[in-house]
Amino acid sequence: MDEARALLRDVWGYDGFRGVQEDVIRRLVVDGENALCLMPTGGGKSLCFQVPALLLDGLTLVVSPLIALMKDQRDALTARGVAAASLDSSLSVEESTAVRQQIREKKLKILYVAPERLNNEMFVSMISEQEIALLAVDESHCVSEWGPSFRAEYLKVSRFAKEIAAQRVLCLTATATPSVVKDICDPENGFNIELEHGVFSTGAFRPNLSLLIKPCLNFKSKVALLVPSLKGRGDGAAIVYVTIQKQADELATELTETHKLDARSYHAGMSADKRKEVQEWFISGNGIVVATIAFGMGIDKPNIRVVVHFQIPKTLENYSQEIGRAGRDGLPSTCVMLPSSSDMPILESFARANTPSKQSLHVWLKSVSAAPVDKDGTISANHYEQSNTFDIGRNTLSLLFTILELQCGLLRATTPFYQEYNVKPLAAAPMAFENIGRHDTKESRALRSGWKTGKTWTSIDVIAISEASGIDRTELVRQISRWEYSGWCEVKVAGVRSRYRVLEDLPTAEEDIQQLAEQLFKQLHDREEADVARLRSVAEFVKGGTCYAHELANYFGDDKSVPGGKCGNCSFCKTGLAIPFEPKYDAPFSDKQVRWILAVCGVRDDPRMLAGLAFGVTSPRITALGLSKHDVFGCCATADFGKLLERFEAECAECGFKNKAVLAPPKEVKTTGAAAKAGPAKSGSTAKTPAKRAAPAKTGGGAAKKAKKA
Ligand SMILES: Nc1ncnc2c1ncn2[C@@H]1O[C@H](COP(=O)(O)OP(=O)(O)OP(=O)(O)O)[C@@H](O)[C@H]1O
Repeated sequence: MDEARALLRDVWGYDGFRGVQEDVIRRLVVDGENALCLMPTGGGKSLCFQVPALLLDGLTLVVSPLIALMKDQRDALTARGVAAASLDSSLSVEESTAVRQQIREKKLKILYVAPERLNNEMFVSMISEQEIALLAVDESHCVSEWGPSFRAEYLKVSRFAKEIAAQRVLCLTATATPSVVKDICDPENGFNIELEHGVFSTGAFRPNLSLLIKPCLNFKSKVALLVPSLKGRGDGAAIVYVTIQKQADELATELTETHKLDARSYHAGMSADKRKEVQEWFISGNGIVVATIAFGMGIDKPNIRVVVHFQIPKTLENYSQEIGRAGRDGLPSTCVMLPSSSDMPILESFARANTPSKQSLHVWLKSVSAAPVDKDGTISANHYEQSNTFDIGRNTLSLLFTILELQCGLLRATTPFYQEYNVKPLAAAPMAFENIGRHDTKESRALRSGWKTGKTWTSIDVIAISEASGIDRTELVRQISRWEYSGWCEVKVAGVRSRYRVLEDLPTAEEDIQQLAEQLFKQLHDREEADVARLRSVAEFVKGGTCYAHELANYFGDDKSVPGGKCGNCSFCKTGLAIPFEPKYDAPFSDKQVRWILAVCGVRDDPRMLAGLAFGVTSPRITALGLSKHDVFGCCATADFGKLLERFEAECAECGFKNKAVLAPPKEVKTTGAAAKAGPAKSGSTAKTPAKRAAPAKTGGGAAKKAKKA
């Protein structure tokens, strides 16, 4: 530990360890045991693996979910003279070759990778030959299947730890409830961490944050409360979290133009360059960012004075993580939540969007079972295409393949590959294609005979050419790489295909497929209900009746860190008043609305899709039919989803689950024509478009509109 302290001083320039840093490092380095480190955002988790990495012989591998985060940490370490690198998709071929060389020559101390990298066979075999002194798993709560931030790829990290014989493991997280801690520490499916001696927590309470919750009726009243909070923030920055991208843009404009505040928006719909620009602007100044939850992870800014939740957050885990970005310098900071009951439907629709219908699951499974097995014993799938074909979201597809892998033992993910290669002769090598022409191997000939020349780029479908020529796909790809290395052409890849080694025959009998589909559906449905329950528990939290800081710490299993259970700083401690917050989850929907939906959409083979359409749940099929922009989308947003489902099941059964001829509606419903005839009675309203006139009143108020924009 003396060496650890010396390193802390010499490499980082810090006088002493913070919180549980020292205990965690001792556990790893002195005891040689696994550990879990629970520290709030900004608590100083990174040092818990960075210091041991320098003390231990061998390589420390860090699994981290975000490329930007990896890069920041890697750059900060190399600036301090630490041999650190990352392997991620943003590196060029030369850069990643150089990193692999450093690994083989044992020149690196710390390597950052994303969990998806662990599916890459070449990477796994290279790492298996190294001495892995420590495997650090950042954001390790993603491993818990019942946690709100679950990521399918994380489930494989613990298996990987065993396979590469990592000498010790450190899991890190800022937000884990007691049940998530149990999942992380599980000896079988988790990381085998002793609950009694291996878990280190600094407590979830941040005394410098004052949690204020003020219910609002509408957008206008939210802005009226928001503006003074932002204006009064003093010498520091602010983040305003909103649920949907469009609102981030609109609110940032309103704050700038109407209220003369220095605000910019940030969300995943913006280009990577634009996002980088906004992030750098935020870090270097004291501005306001209006953002979706895409913003904030890994931002190490000490003086964020105000964090606002313009809508109710979707989980208490999100809330805790997002408010945790305020006051990292320990100075008093304010966290304001402006909930209104109309915030709820859209969040529930997000939770419902991850479960496909049973029918979708069934046909997807059938296609996986029927997929042709390559010579090397693998099947492959383009998740993007499958998502559209089978109406299953891409995250859900990843989860389904992971269940087939980890729970059913049928498949094992292996190195993905690209289906399409695009080559362009390099300007510096004008004779490029002549060179390629002269490069006469059987692979070259096959590629030349099958490629499709375009104006600038020539596209090569390696799967089609492999099938036509009988030459192995990997040999064809190797040939393209040789052209690239010779400097003759630039290469761009597209159409990533996930690849799975078939371990056991997939079910082919109808009843076996049916049974597996039912099992998968149940699992996804249970997750959905858990997500909805979590959302409703945020609504319960909002109502208050006790100290908010205590209640939040309690949720994370820490009932001691708020002295006397009263922080003295939150809106409940200050007023002693509970909040009358009663969102509606079971508003009635009318026959007219149901008939309207059925008139607009001819789908009858999928009641869940129709219920989703009524509730405002997006899906690839709804988008493809142009329905997510239609007025029916979300017209029953405050109804009970289960009751909608029951109703549409009955409607579909009546039609024998056979689709009507009209599957896609026109973008605007005309008042003449089938849809309008079957639709609700026209009112004499002065609405501008026929579509508006045809629409019955929405039970969801503004929520459906918002959902459309999500
Ligand atoms: N012992 C220490 N002494 C002084 N500063 C420290 C110490 N440990 C960490 N820090 C600083 O605290 C800040 C937060 O640390 P770090 O980024 O590791 O937190 P984190 O827990 O990983 O946060 P996040 O959850 O946001 O990733 C950094 O600027 C770091 O350099």
